[in-house]
This record gives sequence, C-alpha cells and structure tokens, in this order.
Amino acid sequence: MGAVTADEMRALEEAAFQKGATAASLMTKAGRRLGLAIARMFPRPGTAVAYLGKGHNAGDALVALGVLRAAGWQVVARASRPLEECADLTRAMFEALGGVTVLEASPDVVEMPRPLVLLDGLLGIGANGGPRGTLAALSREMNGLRRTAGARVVAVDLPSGVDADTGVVHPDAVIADVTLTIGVPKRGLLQAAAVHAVGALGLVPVEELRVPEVGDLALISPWTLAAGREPRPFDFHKGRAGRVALLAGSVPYSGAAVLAATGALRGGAGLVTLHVPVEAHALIAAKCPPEVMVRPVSDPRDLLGSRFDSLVVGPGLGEADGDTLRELLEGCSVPAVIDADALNALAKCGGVAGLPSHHVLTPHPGEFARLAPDLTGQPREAAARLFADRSSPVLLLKGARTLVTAKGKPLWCNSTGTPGMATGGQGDVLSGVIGALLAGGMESLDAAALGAWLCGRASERAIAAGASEESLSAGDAAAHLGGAFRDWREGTR
Ligand SMILES: NC(=O)C1=CN([C@@H]2O[C@H](COP(=O)(O)OP(=O)(O)OC[C@H]3O[C@@H](n4cnc5c(N)ncnc54)[C@H](OP(=O)(O)O)[C@@H]3O)[C@@H](O)[C@H]2O)[C@@H](O)CC1
Ligand SMILES: [K+]
Repeated sequence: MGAVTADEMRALEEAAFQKGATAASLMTKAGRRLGLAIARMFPRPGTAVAYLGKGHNAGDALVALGVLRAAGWQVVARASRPLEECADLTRAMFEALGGVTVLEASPDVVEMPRPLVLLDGLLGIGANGGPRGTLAALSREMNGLRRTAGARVVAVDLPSGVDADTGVVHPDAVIADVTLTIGVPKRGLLQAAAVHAVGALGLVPVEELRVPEVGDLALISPWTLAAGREPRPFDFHKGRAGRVALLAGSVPYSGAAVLAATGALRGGAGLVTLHVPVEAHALIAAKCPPEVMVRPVSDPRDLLGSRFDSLVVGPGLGEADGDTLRELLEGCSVPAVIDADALNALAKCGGVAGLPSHHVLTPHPGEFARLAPDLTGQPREAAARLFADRSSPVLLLKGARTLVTAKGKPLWCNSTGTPGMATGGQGDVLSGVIGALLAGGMESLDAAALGAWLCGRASERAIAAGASEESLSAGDAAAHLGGAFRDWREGTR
C-alpha cells in the first residue's frame, strides 16, 4: 500500500461510492475502528474530549467518542461552531450519539478521570491551509493542555494544520502524540518536516477504499507489509528459527553486546552466539543471559569458518579494523546487519557501497553522515534515496521516523516509536532483532522494516505498562518484544 495525496484520497472515496458505499457507512466504520484503536492504546478508561470542526473529520471523531463511552470512558465535546452549522452527516452523528455535553469553555481538567485524551477532529483532508479563527483557538487550547496538563492528543486522519500532501506544518497546527489515518496514509504525514506534529502513526483500515499498490513512499504497518504475519508451524524447531552470530562488544562497551544478543534472543533466533574480543570475554560472559553462547575471537575473519544463518556486526565493537571487517562481510554468504562501530570502521576505509545486497546497514544520523558526507544538508528522505541508489545493501536510517529502503525500492517509513527511545542501547537491541528475523529466512528489506516496527512498538508497550518517556530503557523495551510480535500478527496497532 502506497501513500496518497488528499485529491487521490477523495478519488478513492468517490470510487467506493460508485460501488455502493455511502459516506455514512465509511464514517461509521472508520470512526468505530478509531475508537477501538484508542481504547487499546490506553489500558484503562479516562476522559475523551472530541474537538470538532464542521466537516466529516469531526464526524469520525464523534463515532469514536461513542465507542469510547461504551468502553467506560467519560466523553465530552468542544465545538468550533454551533452543531447546526456542521455538515449534515456530522450533525447526524452527533444526534445519534445523544447526550454528549458540548463544553462552552476549555475543559476543567483537574477533576477529569485520567488519562485525558483529546481527539483532533478539527480538520481532515478538506482543510485549506492552517486552522483559522475559532479552529486556531481550539488548536492552541489542545496544544496548551498537552504541554501543561498531561493531555494526550490523538489526531483523526491527520493533525489539523499539517498539509496532507506536503507535510508543511502551519502555525497553530495541532501537535499530536498519535495520528490515526483513515484508509490510506497521506503523503504529508510521512515527510520529515511533519514528524514532530504527527507523532506515532497508525492506520485505520477501511476495506471499501481500493488502496493503491506500493509506490515510491509507503508506511511500515501490519496492513501494508505482509512479512512476518504467519504463525510458526507446530513442528517448528530451532534449526528453522535460525542461528544468529554476533561480533560485538569490547571492554568499555560490554553492555551493547549483551543488548544486541538479547535482541536476537527476543527476536526469535533459535541459537545465539556472541563473538567477543578475547580480553572482554569474561566480562561479557558474566553479563549475558544464559541462553547466549559467548565465544572469544581474536580475528573476526575466523567467523567465516563457523555455521550461522545471519550475522550482526558492530554494537559496542569500539575501534575496529575496517579492512578486516570488509573481508568478513564480503566473504559472508548469509545476510549481515552492519551497525555502529562497524559502520564507522568501514566509513574510514572505502565505505559500504559495494557490500553484498543482502546485508543491512543500520546507521543513526551521525553514522550516516560519516558514510555519506556529501549528502549532509539534504533532507532525510532525499539523502536516504540517493544513498540507496548508489549502494547495494539495504539501508535503515534511524530517527524519529526510521526509514528503510534499497536500490529501486520504495521509501518505507516506520509508524511506531516514542521519544522515550532517545536513550542508549535501543539500536543494539534493534540490530539483534533484525539479525533474528534474517536468520529465520526473512528478506533483508522486510527484516529491517519489521525490526524497526517491532522495536518501536515494544517501547510503546513498555510505556503503556508503566514506564515513562524519561524512564524507558532499552532493556525495558526488549522485554516487551513479545507483545509487539502479537500486535503485528493481530494487526492491533
Ligand atoms: N476520504 C475518505 O474516504 C473518508 C473520509 N472520512 C473523513 O472525512 C474527512 C474529510 O472530511 P471533509 O471533506 O468534510 O473535510 P474536513 O477536513 O473535515 O472539513 C473541512 C471543512 O472545514 C473548513 N475549513 C477548511 N479549511 C479550513 C481552515 N484552514 N480553517 C478553518 N476552517 C477550514 C471548510 O469550510 P469552509 O471554510 O470552506 O466553509 C470545510 O467545510 C477525512 O479527513 C476523514 O476524517 C471518513 O469519514 C470516511 C472515509
Ligand atoms: K484532524
């Protein structure tokens, strides 16, 4: 599934009408699923305030409000104008809901049950520029409650004031924690300029909308990427789950190796062997989970004589010799994840462009700048595409909206994650998870995309389970990978 402009979205809607769908049936389905997604996101019911514009975006928010009320939430509305002036269908949804109070002033949040969730139903794809007049005032009110009263903002379809096509964020745009987009991702939501306003992204499926095949831009979500959905056959065994070999760790960076090995274990590997420098062996072996086999290695090239189904090279490796690593990676007939210090070492001696195409590079922005100094200053998306066009391996460029791409492939944008992931060790876990998916036989691009989604989702789950954005650690996130796999299979995020 690709991403669409607002005009393309309206054409899809029109085509659905031609086939017998009605605006009311689409709105009811979208709004119900929106409400269910919000209820899943917040484990205990609190208060939901729907902020209403005059178009159908507000209608979606009202249907969702009904679902939340049935799930035990206290619900109220805040309207930009008298309901009689709204679109007919939106007014009908309000009347069908019955008995919802429309607040005349900013909600008095002190006595409201928490969590406090604000639904942004001010503007959807019918928006023409940023919010004006009363809508601008309501947008500022939502942003204020988010900043100062712990409210969480869920944008319906798109945050009001974010351009659906370009991602330009207008002054007075709503800043969302989560955007739940209806039917098909809008192109603007995937632009780097919009990431801070869009937040985490979810897709609300609407089967009546005949969605386009993947184009040049796509969202990583259970509805858009087929990989990894099938359950394991009952006669599965650890040989099929696959062997992951890691070359990681050093005396100063022992924890990175342990986290990467943990990621491989929790990512589904059948066997995990961690190869570490001789002098770091005792230290790392003492910290590793008992399921991980820790082996000393004096020359990385020795690994070429071992049997494994995927390789992870780099986390915590410290200063490494790029030429030796290149020999290992060029000679490696199975896919490898190349991360952290391995990327830095390779950047110093010839780069990574010619490495085999089944390998996966996982740089953060600093490592990417060392791999491709000539692309510094380019927008992230353009830099990722240019880099992929001239390199063989798959690229996973980390960031608040992690990007995954390869030569001739679409730019896949991740939909999960939280600002809590801005902490050391998350990348190490990710490299191990991707290694495990590769060892299980997944295609390299799919493994990179799914790995990014799973790690983002595991962090979201750790926060929902009680961590905060400040307290979240990479180890907490790894402990929630199980729930993340379930969400992927069930399509419940
Ligand atoms: N597509 C689909 O398949 C489905 C779509 N669905 C939903 O419908 C949504 C689109 O609904 P929509 O077309 O009614 O537009 P929406 O954005 O709610 O309101 C626009 C109104 O706001 C006004 N206005 C515009 N700009 C403004 C501004 N800057 N500042 C202030 N006011 C402004 C403008 O009025 P005007 O100013 O022109 O008088 C206009 O009338 C879509 O996002 C999704 O949520 C689902 O229900 C089911 C499937
Ligand atoms: K909205």
